[in-house]
Amino acid sequence: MSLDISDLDVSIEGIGILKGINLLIPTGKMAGLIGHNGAGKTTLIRAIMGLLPVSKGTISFKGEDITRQPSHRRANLRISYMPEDRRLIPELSVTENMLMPAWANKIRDGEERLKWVYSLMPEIADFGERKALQLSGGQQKLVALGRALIPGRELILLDEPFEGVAPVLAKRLSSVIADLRGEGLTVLIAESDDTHSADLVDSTWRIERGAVSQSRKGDEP
Ligand SMILES: Nc1ncnc2c1ncn2[C@@H]1O[C@H](COP(=O)(O)OP(=O)(O)OP(=O)(O)O)[C@@H](O)[C@H]1O
Repeated sequence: MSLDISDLDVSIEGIGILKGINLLIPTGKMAGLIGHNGAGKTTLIRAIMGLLPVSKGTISFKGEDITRQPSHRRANLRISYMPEDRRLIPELSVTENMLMPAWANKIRDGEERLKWVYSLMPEIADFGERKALQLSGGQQKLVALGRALIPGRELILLDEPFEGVAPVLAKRLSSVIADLRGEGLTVLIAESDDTHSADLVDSTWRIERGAVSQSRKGDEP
């Protein structure tokens, strides 16, 4: 298994948020993580990224226990995430924003990887020189996805990638994510419902009040 989460508990400021989470995503597969606002999706993604401490349980990636490894180790393991709020630097150009994780993590072939991302999403290359603040919210989501793909060559965690995106761009995002299937990437897509991810994913996991269960096709949302 690629991503293997076992009996995971996470607390924030002493309050238990995630309880006994078990979740498995095989290498090269896509999984949906579906839950209402406040269910714990972002908390789980942040825990996998090493941005929140784990109080119990383990997170393994490709057989390596990463539960207590520092967050920068995730970049070495080629794990990355796309935050819900995009977090682009408004004053920097799109290209500079895209290359930021390569600079921060000393990724040597960042420029090459950027070319690959631009071939996947040529529309970003078209506005590469523009400042991030000049883009629409949906365009910024595309850039945030592209930026996550620079270090994220093995596993990417997408936190509500379609949230607040106009239908045409949501469709485009969805087709870019579908194209990742051929790249051998393992992908987790968090959403409040499975409108956009249902056709993309190999498995669906429901999260409710910090607890996760696997749902089979046809289960009620
Ligand atoms: N910094 C924090 N301090 C206290 N409680 C927090 C903090 N961050 C999250 N929580 C709580 O943890 C729970 C899970 O939040 P989380 O953001 O993971 O949910 P979510 O499923 O991603 O929803 P959303 O889409 O609204 O972000 C919520 O009850 C939230 O109030």
